[in-house]
Amino acid sequence: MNQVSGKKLKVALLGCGVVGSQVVRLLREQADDLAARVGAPLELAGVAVRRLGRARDVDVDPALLTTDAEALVTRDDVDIVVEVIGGIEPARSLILAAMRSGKSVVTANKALLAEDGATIHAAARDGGADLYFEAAVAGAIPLIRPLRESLAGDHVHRVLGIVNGTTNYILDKMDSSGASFSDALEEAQALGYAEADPTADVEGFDAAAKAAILAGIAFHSRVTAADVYREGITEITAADVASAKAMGYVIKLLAICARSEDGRSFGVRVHPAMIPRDHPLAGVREAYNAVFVEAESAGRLMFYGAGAGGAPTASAVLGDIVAVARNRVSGARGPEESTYADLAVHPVGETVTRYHVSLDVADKPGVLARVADMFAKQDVSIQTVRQEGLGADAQLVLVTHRATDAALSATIEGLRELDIVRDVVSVMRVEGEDAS
Ligand SMILES: NC(=O)c1ccc[n+]([C@@H]2O[C@H](COP(=O)([O-])OP(=O)(O)OC[C@H]3O[C@@H](n4cnc5c(N)ncnc54)[C@H](O)[C@@H]3O)[C@@H](O)[C@H]2O)c1
Ligand SMILES: N[C@@H](CCO)C(=O)O
Ligand code: NA
Repeated sequence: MNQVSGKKLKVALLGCGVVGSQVVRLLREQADDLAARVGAPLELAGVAVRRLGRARDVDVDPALLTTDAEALVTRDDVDIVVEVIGGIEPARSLILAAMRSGKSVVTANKALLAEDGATIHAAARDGGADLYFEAAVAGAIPLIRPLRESLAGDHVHRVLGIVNGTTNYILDKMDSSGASFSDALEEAQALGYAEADPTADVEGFDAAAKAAILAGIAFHSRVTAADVYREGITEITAADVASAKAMGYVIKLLAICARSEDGRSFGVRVHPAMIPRDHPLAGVREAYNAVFVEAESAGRLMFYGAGAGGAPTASAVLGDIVAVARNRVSGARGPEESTYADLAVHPVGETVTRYHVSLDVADKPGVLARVADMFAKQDVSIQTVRQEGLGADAQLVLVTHRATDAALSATIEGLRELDIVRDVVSVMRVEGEDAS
């Protein structure tokens, strides 16, 4: 039996929305187990909310509610501050105030960490405070702690995966039912996956923030959201999905953090990509997330599970609360930010991958040769070509071997200038085959 002999540790919760309300529930329902695991009881010291009288998903003792988050985070009796408000301000100021007063901080805030992680990590170091953020990337899936701790002795080459549940749900619907992007988005909104303003998800901002956080940890370098090349899924049509299907691919929004071949830099990108239907990521359906980590000694690891939702995300938050609480009981500290490698982020033009290119062309002799010539001029090698349709409706669909983004872009520019190419219908990266 563990001893619950330590003095009570007090937790201040900032925000009582989808995630916060589940944190309150779990702290209450699992109080005895948590106390045994930590070695000291955890007690809610207060819950900062925007409005006091609102109906919530969980019953909270009204005496704990406050609209003065600033006073709560600096209260002498508070040991741990949990930030689940989201956004940049006031979350940043509240976290900084908490750290300056020596509190340990747990946050789920990917937007803040990706925009200004440097300030938050520096404050943690200066304040001698713990900063844990497992819930910020891929919700319930343990990914931050494995990267920061379990893989701290290895050399990570690549992190690749699906880190946004809403867009995976939309793309999965488009693939399974042939739905248009807007119909699939409406369904995602009706089910509560996508928010009323779905921009952060569908334009890839949410995934880009997560990619920045993952790359920073994996490559021991500082990465912000601005370093991430980003494309969303709003331009993907039912025809793109059907064309991918016809060639044995499925379209997924991927986050890819990869070292360059010489290991001196790395790229971070978020964009839709085609992957073979027998690739493990192709089987990630609905709003699930899955991430591969490829490391020198460990080889290929796969992390899979619920990347969003109140209870799954609160599970990650609770795990962090237990970790920082244990540290306080034992007088230990969690890992600090690690940016010693200071590698550069290379521009997307240096990315090497394969491409699926769909062209609307005149169906007449010599067209294929002229198109192939344009690829050859930029040293982009073609792997497969097929023609869809005939006459005025003819489309040429090409898949390339590995080439740089810069060479592919130059090829596309050249193709647009050919009189026989009526339209470049779509260009999409192909991942998950060979070493791509
Ligand atoms: N919902 C998810 O599935 C999920 C998954 C992973 C990470 N996250 C992250 O968790 C955080 C919270 O997300 P959520 O889905 O619970 O959002 P939410 O909008 O449901 O909850 C945020 C709550 O904070 C409150 N709030 C806003 N300003 C406040 C202030 N100044 N003081 C006190 N409370 C204030 C809001 O009224 C709201 O109730 C975000 O950073 C989000 O990115 C959410
Ligand atoms: N909106 C995110 C959940 C929070 O990270 C998603 O759809 O995955
Ligand atoms: Na996580």
